[in-house]
Amino acid sequence: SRKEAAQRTMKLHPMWQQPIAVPGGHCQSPIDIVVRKSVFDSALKPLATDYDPETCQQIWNNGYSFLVEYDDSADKSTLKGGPLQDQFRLCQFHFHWGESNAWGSEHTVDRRLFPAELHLVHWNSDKYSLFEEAVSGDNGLAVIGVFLKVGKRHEGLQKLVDALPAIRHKGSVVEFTRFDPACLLPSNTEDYWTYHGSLTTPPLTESVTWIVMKQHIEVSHDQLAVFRSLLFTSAEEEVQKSMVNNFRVQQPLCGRTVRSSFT
Ligand SMILES: CCCSc1c(F)c(F)c(S(=O)(=O)NC)c(F)c1F
Ligand SMILES: [Zn+2]
Repeated sequence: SRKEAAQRTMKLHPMWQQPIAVPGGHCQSPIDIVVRKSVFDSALKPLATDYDPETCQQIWNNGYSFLVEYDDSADKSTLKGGPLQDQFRLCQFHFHWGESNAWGSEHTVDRRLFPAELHLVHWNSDKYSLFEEAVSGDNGLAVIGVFLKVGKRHEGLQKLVDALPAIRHKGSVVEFTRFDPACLLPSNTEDYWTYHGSLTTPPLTESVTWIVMKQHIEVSHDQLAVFRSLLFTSAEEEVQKSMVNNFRVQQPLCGRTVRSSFT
């Protein structure tokens, strides 16, 4: 019921330390993807990403995660295809991770947890003129989720890992250029699940077409350890808190259908 949904969302979450009142949303994220309940849709196309590394601008610690931000003032780094009818512009990507390799992802597949999850955030530039408008608009955002597994070192990720010590504290930002986010996508961009959901951090708006890739990418234990060396807190705060477990608790499906692009 709406009351139960509101109560579920009102409980304290380690990451936000205060109750978050969300209008009893019925399309909240993240969720557990139950593979046998997903519905194959043959109309779902492969993802068509066209990212320009020259639009990469900066990397910063926003106190929830670290964001790599792109210049989205023109259609230079775009996402089309997949479940999408419109063209979407890449505005940033970030990650969610745990304090241990046993958990950290926001979505799960048949309850399987991954140590981390990458989110590439895009907004609908056919319908809106600014990210800020699209965040709370209908069909406003498209987020690609990619699971991370601990294994071999990810060569493309290392440039980003090397920049993290410079943004240890909340609010710090450094220039970060010429990074091609396509290197973080799995080789198979045909197989994914898609459903209608929300941001997993405030404002939790239900404007997101989620595209969760079936194939994960591999990063090394040491690369993930550098993620955990970041801090939730700013340099001025007395008590420093490690930036770990920055994922939201899973939300009820409320009758939504998760579609798959593969059988
Ligand atoms: C107004 C939000 C600032 S940008 C942002 C973000 F920082 C973030 F963390 C997530 S998320 O919900 O955590 N992951 C999909 C988003 F969706 C975002 F759009
Ligand atoms: Zn995210």
